[in-house]
Amino acid sequence: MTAAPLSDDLLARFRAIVGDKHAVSGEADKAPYLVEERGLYQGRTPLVLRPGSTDEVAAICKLASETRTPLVPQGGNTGLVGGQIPHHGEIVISLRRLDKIREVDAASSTMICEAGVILANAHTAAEQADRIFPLWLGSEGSCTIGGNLSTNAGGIAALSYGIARDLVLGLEVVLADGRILRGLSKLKKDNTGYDLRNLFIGSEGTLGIITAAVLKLLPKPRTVETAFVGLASPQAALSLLNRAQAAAGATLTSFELISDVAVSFAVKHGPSLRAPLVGPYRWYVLMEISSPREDARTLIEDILSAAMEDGLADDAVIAASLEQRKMFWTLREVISPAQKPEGGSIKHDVSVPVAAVPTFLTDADAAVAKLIPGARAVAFGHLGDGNIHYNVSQPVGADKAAYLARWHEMNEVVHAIVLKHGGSISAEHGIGFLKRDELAHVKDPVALDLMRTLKRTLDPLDILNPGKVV
Ligand SMILES: O=C(O)CC[C@@H](O)C(=O)O
Ligand SMILES: [Zn+2]
Repeated sequence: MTAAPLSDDLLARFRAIVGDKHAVSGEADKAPYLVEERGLYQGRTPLVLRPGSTDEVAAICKLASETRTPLVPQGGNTGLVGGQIPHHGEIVISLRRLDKIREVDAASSTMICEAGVILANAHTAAEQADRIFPLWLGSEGSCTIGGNLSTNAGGIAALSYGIARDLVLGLEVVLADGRILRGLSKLKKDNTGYDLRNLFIGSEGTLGIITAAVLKLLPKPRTVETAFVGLASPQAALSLLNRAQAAAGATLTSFELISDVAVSFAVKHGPSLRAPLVGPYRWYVLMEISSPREDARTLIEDILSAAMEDGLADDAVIAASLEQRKMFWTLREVISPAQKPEGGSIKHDVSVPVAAVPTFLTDADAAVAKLIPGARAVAFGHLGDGNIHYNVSQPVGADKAAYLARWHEMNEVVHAIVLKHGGSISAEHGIGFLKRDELAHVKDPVALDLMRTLKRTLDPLDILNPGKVV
């Protein structure tokens, strides 16, 4: 599908809504909005609009509806499935100028953020009120609240605090026709009909454009302890997870599984990092306990010493300082970018029931070795959520383009194993453009039909992020 070129007159009407200063049309100025993190897609657009208010977003949508002009909403442009890219020459509507934190209400433990607030800035504002906003992602320095909610982001603490949709109370949304749904409610309990909020969260900008949200805040934990553990197998990690949850309950806030290959990529390409354990071990776990009491240290020590005594863990180190804790997390965060210098990487952001992770990994390793001998599985992710990033780097010295040409073939093999285990082909990054066609094959047909009905109802002219998700 290629969008028809937009007339100069129409472009001028769009520009007038935001003012010339915030309508970007120069090639160099547009460029950062048109490429995404992994360099998988190159978009094109005649115009990037940078509205400064919800009313301006509404005016853009109204004009887009009247003239059937497709729009692609964009936040921090950190999405991993091409959902934020104008693949067919659509106008980009960047929400980044909606960057106000409208309110922090410590007594209600809520915060109202506009869509363009950078996630890290939301963290800072919450901290200043002695609270936390517990959504933590590698891209938090540049991703935005609007993007986090429209993609229903997950991250490293979803195990205890939930995913993005669990951290929202109310939403302000601009609909395709320009109407504004004013739903900035702070209520936990409001049983007055359908759950409209959760329709927009995770819809990747295809049903409406989120312009602001009431976010939930939580009390700041009194003690936080972080450990890096070396172990022999995902099965051992799973047993450790179950024990840690039994001992620490909801204070076990992160439980990340990392393969040796992922650690070695991070150490090799990350910013002067050292492996936390002498090892090497085949697998590692990065776990964190965040407690409202003084007991995080005792809890983590007890869990780890019992695990070592029982042969579940081979070695473990508890961060001795804030600096060391940061180093552990930096190592975890750089795994994603560290795959780039290793050549082509075929990604699988998948989830299976937590107990099925070990068999999933064994089956996937065998299938990948058979399909492309020498391909390197870089498995890591959020074991506590059953969410593994089963990314496969090209064999050393292979031709990158030839390797990436096999993307769909490998996806098919790995996703078949995911489905066999009752899993999902997109655990936390969404569907976007990358997985749209595949979704049509794997999603329950009735669910898909309902999704299409919703899309037709809320966006009958297909102007909001067309060609994404469904
Ligand atoms: O690079 C990836 O595929 C994973 C990105 C992100 O979800 C993470 O958990 O680090
Ligand atoms: Zn992840």
